[in-house]
Amino acid sequence: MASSCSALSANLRTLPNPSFPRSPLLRIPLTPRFFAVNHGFSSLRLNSSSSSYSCRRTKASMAEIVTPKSKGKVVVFDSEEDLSVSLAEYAADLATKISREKGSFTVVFSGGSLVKSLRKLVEKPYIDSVDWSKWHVFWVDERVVPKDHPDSNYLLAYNEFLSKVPIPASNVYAISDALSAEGAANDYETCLKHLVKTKILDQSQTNGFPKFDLMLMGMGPDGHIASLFPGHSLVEENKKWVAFIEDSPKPPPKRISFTFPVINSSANIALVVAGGSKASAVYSALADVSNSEVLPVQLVEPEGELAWFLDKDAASKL
Ligand SMILES: O=C1O[C@H](COP(=O)(O)O)[C@@H](O)[C@H](O)[C@H]1O
Repeated sequence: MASSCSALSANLRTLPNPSFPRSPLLRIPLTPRFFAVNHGFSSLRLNSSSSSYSCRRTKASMAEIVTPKSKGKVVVFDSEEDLSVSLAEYAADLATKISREKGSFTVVFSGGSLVKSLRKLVEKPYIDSVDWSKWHVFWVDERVVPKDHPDSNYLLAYNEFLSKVPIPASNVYAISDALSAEGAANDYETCLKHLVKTKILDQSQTNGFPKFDLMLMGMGPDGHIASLFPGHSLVEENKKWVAFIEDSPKPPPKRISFTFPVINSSANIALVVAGGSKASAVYSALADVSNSEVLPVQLVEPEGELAWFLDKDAASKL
């Protein structure tokens, strides 16, 4: 198909073997709302006098928090470095399992800090063990700028990820930078429809929206995900697969975004959030409090599984 979302080049380069520094004991206060469960720890101690628990890591320091079911599995890491180690393992395992089952793996990237948190996935052992030929890569949102512009989500993913792994260029479905916002959104939707027809993309049996195997997403400090911002009408869009926005509160103003029905049809979503500036939005999303404004991140409820990867600063208000 002559869609502009078709193939963009990815060159094949590998990185040197990384070394993972050990991180110290993790301590997180316990609140009545949340409690920790043992999840791969070499030890877990409950300390009743200080109302806190501590745990030592096996691979990375982490604590799992139990929340109401729809909010997914929440794991808190001692550092963003530990988070990135675990995120790589999660994505590689899922990709391997799904590639074996279906012969392909459809994965969606956001822009922003998420992309840097994927850095361990393009290092050993995954650079060698993952079958990259099975990957089909998409974007949950894009800014209406040329592909070589510093604001381009494609450029970020290319520099940090795609240029380092042997994903076939024909499996990289970038959003067009040659069209208006509206034109690029329509073009990407046409591209996704074609890929559903040709069975590269699954379709939700429930609602007919495309069903991606994995969406890897960040969240902004205001609780936005993709280019779906608090209070913006795009959050309500329930017919289109891909929509456009020309008044984004975060620059640049013109963007293209998957809509919530597409996001929530996913088989798996990983929400990856690090840093204290995002602690309030994380609290709104995961604590059982009712606030007047529902943040976009609170509307993430996939058909499949939701996994939160938080560092301890992002989880500091829980
Ligand atoms: O503008 C955007 O922001 C969000 C969050 O970015 P972060 O740097 O705060 O993690 C990102 O997920 C989205 O793709 C991007 O277009």
